[in-house]
Amino acid sequence: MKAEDVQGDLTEVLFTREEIEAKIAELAAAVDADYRGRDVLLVGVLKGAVMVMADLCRALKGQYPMDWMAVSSYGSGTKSSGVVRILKDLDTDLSGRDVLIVEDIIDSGLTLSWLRANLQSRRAASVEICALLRKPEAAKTAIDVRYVGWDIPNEFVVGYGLDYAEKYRNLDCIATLAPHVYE
Ligand SMILES: O=P(O)(O)OC[C@H]1O[C@H](OP(=O)(O)OP(=O)(O)O)[C@H](O)[C@@H]1O
Ligand SMILES: Nc1nc2[nH]cnc2c(=O)[nH]1
Repeated sequence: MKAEDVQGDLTEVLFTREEIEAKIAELAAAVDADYRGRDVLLVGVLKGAVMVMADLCRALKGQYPMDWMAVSSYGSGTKSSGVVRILKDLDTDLSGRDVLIVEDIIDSGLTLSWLRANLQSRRAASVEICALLRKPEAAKTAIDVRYVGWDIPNEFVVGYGLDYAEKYRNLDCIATLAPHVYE
């Protein structure tokens, strides 16, 4: 789906499909430079990170096994509840493994700070984070993020995996959602 297919619902396209592709290539090059040749497990966070994971892992040059977790703190709205629930756990034993969490967005930071602590408690050798988007003004907790695509303003965004009430995930760009859609 393209922006013109849902034009009235969007305020502004922040990043086009081409800009996202270029940014993913940059992130993949940085990850490869740090990790290539090591046995690193990519952990994708469902559902939002599906597009980032799909494109990032294909842009990487090394072998990177992957696994998935589903966690949720947002319910169906635009505000984090702060309570993180595991909806689907990993199949992989993390003890002694280097782990790279792949995420679409860091907003309050509550999901990732909880998730990193959770994975570290499974005795992973290291747990780093790669997130395509981050909202510095929305941070409720400080997180050390190794790879970030873009810092964005504190507005609700959709597309490229990011949803509002399960809609817009299949939009090929990233855009701000018009307030009339969710107010
Ligand atoms: O930094 P935070 O404020 O915690 O927000 C970030 C989280 O919110 C989104 O997931 P969501 O709970 O909406 O689930 P989804 O990935 O299935 O869309 C996103 O994918 C992150 O996991
Ligand atoms: N779709 C979407 N999900 C989020 N989860 C946390 N922040 C956001 C956001 O801006 N958009």
